[in-house]
Amino acid sequence: MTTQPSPFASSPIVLDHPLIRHKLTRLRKVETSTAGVRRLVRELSLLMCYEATRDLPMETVEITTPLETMQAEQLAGPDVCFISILRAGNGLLDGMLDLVPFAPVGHIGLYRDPETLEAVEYYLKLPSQISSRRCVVVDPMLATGHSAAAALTRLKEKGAKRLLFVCLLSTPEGIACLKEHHPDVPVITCAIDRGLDEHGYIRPGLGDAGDRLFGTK
Ligand SMILES: O=P(O)(O)OC[C@H]1O[C@H](OP(=O)(O)OP(=O)(O)O)[C@H](O)[C@@H]1O
Ligand SMILES: O=c1cc[nH]c(=O)[nH]1
Ligand SMILES: [Mg+2]
Repeated sequence: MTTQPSPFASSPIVLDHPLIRHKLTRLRKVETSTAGVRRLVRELSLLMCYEATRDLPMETVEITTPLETMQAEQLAGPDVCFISILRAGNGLLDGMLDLVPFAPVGHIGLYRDPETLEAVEYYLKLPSQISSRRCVVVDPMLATGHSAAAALTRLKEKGAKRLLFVCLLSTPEGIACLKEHHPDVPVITCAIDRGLDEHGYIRPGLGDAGDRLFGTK
């Protein structure tokens, strides 16, 4: 089994590929329908998964092509799992599972108290052996950072050691929060927006990710 040196830096990795920037622009638009939001978030999650799995360990196996036998590479076992922060995190899961269909999935249910903006946990179900897996934590939004920080704290309490946080939109405040509380956890994001408004919404943002994905409100 071979492991590449980790490409993840201590500051957030901003995915600025033209396809990501284009799809993010369409996602942000207020007129994009629920169906459109779902499709765009799924497409973006495929592109984000490509980056989030960049350093997964590989192994060499012998295979036979139609012409000869060769030594070829494959992923070295179920090293990775995904953790979705409910609800909106589930919007990112489908694309990730298309690319890594064998990965176990954990869920942590968190909502933001609208007054305090603190994260309130209401559900937790994790795969076995999270202490030996790379845990890719997914949530479209890193706003104050309270939800992501609470999720990462809980996962560490449960034994997770190798964590990565993947989001669509982030803010300087959210990134600072994760840097303070979880400096060991790399962050992958598609954009760092201007900041937060008085209700804790990301500006310019894309609105409430859960409501836009699930057609609520
Ligand atoms: O960084 P924070 O300030 O904590 O905000 C980000 C959180 O807010 C949203 O969830 P929300 O609380 O709206 O729950 P939902 O997914 O059920 O809509 C989002 O999906 C994050 O989990
Ligand atoms: O802008 C924001 C902030 C937190 N959660 C969202 O869904 N959107
Ligand atoms: Mg919400």
